[in-house]
Amino acid sequence: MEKSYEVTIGVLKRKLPIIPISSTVAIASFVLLGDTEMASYAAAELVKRITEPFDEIVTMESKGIPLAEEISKITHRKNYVVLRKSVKGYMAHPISVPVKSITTNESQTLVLDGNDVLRLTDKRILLVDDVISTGGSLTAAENLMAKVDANVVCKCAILAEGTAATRDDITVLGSLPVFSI
Ligand SMILES: O=P(O)(O)OC[C@H]1O[C@H](OP(=O)(O)OP(=O)(O)O)[C@H](O)[C@@H]1O
Ligand SMILES: Nc1ncnc2[nH]cnc12
Repeated sequence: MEKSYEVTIGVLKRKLPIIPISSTVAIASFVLLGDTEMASYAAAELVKRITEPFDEIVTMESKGIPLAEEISKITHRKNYVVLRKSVKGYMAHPISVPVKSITTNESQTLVLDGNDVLRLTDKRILLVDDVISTGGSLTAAENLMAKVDANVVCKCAILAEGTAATRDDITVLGSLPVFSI
């Protein structure tokens, strides 16, 4: 098997290392953290494609954060909400749901700080992540939004991976294969 995979996202190209994540499956590892150029370019391209009006931006720890930050700046928002992967002592009445992504063997938790609930209830939500693969992370975020009566109007990511590439309910800029070992 090749050791890397070149992905094209608009005018940008990235050479991604192919990393086994189980005995049978490998992914082309796309790490947005630290890639300022990609985060700002992808945010601008996604904003052009998002037609639904939204009130609040919500993302998931951790690799969705730089993208949400850029989308927030471009759309002149003062803030956005980050769903965390653990309960922190500074949270008030945290609300948790289970989450499992393609990169993680065990189930984790996705947590909404109770301090953020009032900002989300009855609002139109844009959900932001870097990659959507099995959809486990996105579904967990949607479950959290449902728990606080927030209305998800748009779901976006830079890349759809594997079977997510055929989804018609997400806005993305490109796709990634999943590799069989
Ligand atoms: O559609 P899924 O199968 O859920 O995969 C997508 C998720 O996987 C990655 O997060 P990861 O769990 O690796 O956590 P990280 O962002 O903290 O590295 C990515 O940032 C998405 O949130
Ligand atoms: N290809 C990928 N690279 C990094 N994180 C991911 N999460 C899901 N797919 C991923």
